[in-house]
Amino acid sequence: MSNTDQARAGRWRWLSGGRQRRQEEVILMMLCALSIPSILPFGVYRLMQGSWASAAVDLALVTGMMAVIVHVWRTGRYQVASLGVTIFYSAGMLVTVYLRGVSLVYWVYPTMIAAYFVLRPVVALGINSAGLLILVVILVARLELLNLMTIVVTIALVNFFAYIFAYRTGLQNKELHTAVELDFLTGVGNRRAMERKLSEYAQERRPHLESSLLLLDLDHFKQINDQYGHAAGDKVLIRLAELMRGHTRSSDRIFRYGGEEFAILASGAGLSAAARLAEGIRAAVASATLLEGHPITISIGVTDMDKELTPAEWLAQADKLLYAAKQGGRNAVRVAEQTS
Ligand SMILES: Nc1nc2c(ncn2[C@@H]2O[C@H](COP(=O)(O)OP(=O)(O)OP(=O)(O)O)[C@@H](O)[C@H]2O)c(=O)[nH]1
Repeated sequence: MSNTDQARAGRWRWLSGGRQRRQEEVILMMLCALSIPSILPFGVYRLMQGSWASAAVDLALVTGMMAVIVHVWRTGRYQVASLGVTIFYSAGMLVTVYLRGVSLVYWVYPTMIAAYFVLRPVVALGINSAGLLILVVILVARLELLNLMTIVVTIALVNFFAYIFAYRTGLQNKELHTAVELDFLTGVGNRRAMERKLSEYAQERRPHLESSLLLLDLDHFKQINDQYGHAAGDKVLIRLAELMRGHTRSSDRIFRYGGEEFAILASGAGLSAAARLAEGIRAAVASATLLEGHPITISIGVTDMDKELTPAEWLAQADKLLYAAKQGGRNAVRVAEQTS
């Protein structure tokens, strides 16, 4: 991390409560925080006017938003809270229009757009469409047809545009994410992707899903570069990645961990299954022609991803075993001892 990044991280540390937060969490908390000063003055004003029902709706919304901020801040769970906030907010808005009349319909627009910030576009569209239907029921007896149609069409258009925008942004984010996490040479995941996947796995709560980590390293790769040139070395790396793809299941993940070092996260594979996988890949590399006229071998360290340990400890363990395989003469697999 650069000095500027570190300074920035330090400056915003108070906002994250000392831990790394997902973008969705921060957006939800910010939306709730923004809505409090937007609604509270109206609630207080209506309280002073004696409009008890309207004041109660406004103050309930403010209290709800505060509760969501505290909940998300403390637990980091935002998915159910995002849905809850959207439904609660939409209901509050509809009750306000019902109680105070059509002039309050302006609140519908920002409320509906906010839904696209915190929910999947299709979910936001579903909730907003239901809200629009209820709004029509509330207003149908109070407005002329032309006025009602104007409200319905403008709300529908705002939703349509917001949906397209959110959908397109989602697609772009996905493409960006894929590009950022891909190794440009071999097409497998890069080190950043590996670290994210390992930390996701560490947080995964399902205890029955045992998985293993394989670290693979080409033997004497420097010689290949020196003897045949860097381009030939690159071709070996590409062919090795293809070979690994052919030997793994679609649920397994392959990463390029360093220059000539790869990692495989074998999902659902215990130590013995992972050892068989490693041995299969080692033997396949030894018998394949990754480079014409030059036999190529790899060494592999295999460890299980014990939930008692951290991703850094899994990597250290696999690296130690890989080192042992190299020390033992290369073209070999070393597997961690079974603990249970
Ligand atoms: N062609 C190519 N070579 C790379 C790439 N990244 C790293 N290397 C080379 O990989 C080689 C790694 O060499 P070493 O770390 O000495 O390891 P080694 O020769 O494989 O020896 P052992 O691992 O001990 O068997 C170096 O020559 C690097 O230049 C790459 O993207 N393409």
